[in-house]
Amino acid sequence: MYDKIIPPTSGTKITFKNGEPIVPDNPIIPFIRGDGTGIDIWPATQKVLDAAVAQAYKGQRQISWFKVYAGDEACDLYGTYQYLPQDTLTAIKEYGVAIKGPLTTPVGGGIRSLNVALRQIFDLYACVRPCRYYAGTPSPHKNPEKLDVIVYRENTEDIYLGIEWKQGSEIGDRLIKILNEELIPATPEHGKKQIPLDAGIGIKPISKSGSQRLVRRAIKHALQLPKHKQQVTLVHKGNIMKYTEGAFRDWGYELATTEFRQECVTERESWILSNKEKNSEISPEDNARQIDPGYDALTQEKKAQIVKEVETVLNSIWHSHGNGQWKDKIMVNDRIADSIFQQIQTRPDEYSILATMNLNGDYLSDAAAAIVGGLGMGPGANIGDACAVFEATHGTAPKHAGLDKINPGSVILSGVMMLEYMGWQEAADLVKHGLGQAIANSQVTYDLARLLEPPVEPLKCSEFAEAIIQHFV
Ligand SMILES: NC(=O)C1=CN([C@@H]2O[C@H](COP(=O)(O)OP(=O)(O)OC[C@H]3O[C@@H](n4cnc5c(N)ncnc54)[C@H](OP(=O)(O)O)[C@@H]3O)[C@@H](O)[C@H]2O)C=CC1
Ligand SMILES: O=C(O)CCC(=O)C(=O)O
Ligand SMILES: [Mg+2]
Repeated sequence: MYDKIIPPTSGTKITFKNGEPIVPDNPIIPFIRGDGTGIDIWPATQKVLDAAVAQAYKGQRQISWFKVYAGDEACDLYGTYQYLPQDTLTAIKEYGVAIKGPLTTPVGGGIRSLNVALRQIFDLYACVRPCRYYAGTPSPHKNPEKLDVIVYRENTEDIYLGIEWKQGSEIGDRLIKILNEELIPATPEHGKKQIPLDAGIGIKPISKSGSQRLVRRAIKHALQLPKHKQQVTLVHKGNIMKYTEGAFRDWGYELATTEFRQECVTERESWILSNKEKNSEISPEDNARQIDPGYDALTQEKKAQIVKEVETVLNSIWHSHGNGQWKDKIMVNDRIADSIFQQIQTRPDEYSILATMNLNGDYLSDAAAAIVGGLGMGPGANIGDACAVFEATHGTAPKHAGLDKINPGSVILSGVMMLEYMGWQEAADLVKHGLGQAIANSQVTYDLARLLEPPVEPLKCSEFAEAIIQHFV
């Protein structure tokens, strides 16, 4: 079955039923060490996770790690350009749950991202990146503890599908010609627009099915959160990209108000309902005027549309959502992407789950991690219906590689997400507690040490892992 790797002799595999993992007490879990700082981070992570499982379950449970290869390490073992060997894909498919360090992607040319490839190959459509604050972590923000968000990033499509043509390539030039001469002129709304002849071209597909399965997972997650965090914000740039990002928003609302009708209320619905609650005699026109500030300047047609929206909401959900019942539902709202970048800084406590497309989610997860302490504190998971691969938000940080210096916190916390996904909550809690205590005691790596006031002597990557373990109890 495998060419160059051998699975552990003890342990069994995790299986899946209805998208949920069924986890034995001794699961085999493949891991990819990763390029660059992976060499420092992975051993630290493995040590912490093993110690937590040992302490939590006293030998009743343990992970059998299965080393698999990707990136530079894979080329060393399998040969030139063998960045993602079949052995690795077979192992992840077979064992279902894996964890990885970061992998290098060259800019401009060369191989396409191995990280993205893994997400696409295993259809890991939800990239889940929680950003929460651990007390004592230095932050550029005055109240970083107010940020507690989970980025839910669509992980398989958008421009990350990687369908693009280089400037001057034969197919790229043909495509531009067809677009300029046939398809754009045939679309009246595009007027006389033309694509520059010296352009590179990329394709941005956003599908209804892809958008809705991501939003579905985000809403199901919101249902598990404490009441005050039960909110899903659809983040998009739909004012500019109407049929891709705008459609994502519309499909998200459609899903929330059909599949989750009893559980969800949209922000606009909540305004309509609360206007009626404040004044039971309010006319649909006045209600429309209050939810749309520019109402009086609108065309008759647009006004009629909003009045109809008000009437439809009141007729269809007043009985189930009115009289304040909507306050117990999941709030689904939307924000334009550029705005949400300032909102998470100025009004962080107003947000919970941020569901968005691939590129927005990539940017947003680094930005949110910065608020709670930087990329050393940004865990993540790539989740599908029959597989999950856990990995940090950050990359290989090559300048720090091999120095036993980098913060392993993000991969360790990705391991915590993995333990929680497996239902091993006791072990996950030990790690979170240990990490929180280490930070609270200013036992931190260089990235956090330099921001503390006064600065403290940094721990090495491996020493930070030790400190976490010492703080388990
Ligand atoms: N999922 C993945 O595997 C990902 C891979 N990549 C790839 O990684 C490579 C390098 O990307 P780059 O843009 O430099 O981004 P990186 O995230 O690798 O690093 C950028 C900077 O972020 C800080 N940082 C990163 N990781 C940590 C950590 N664990 N602890 C503390 N600080 C950290 C460091 O800042 P400072 O030096 O200021 O301390 C580092 O120089 C690229 O090839 C990229 O494609 C990128 C993102 C994700
Ligand atoms: O794959 C890469 O090299 C970068 C991916 C990335 O930045 C991310 O997934 O956050
Ligand atoms: Mg990124």
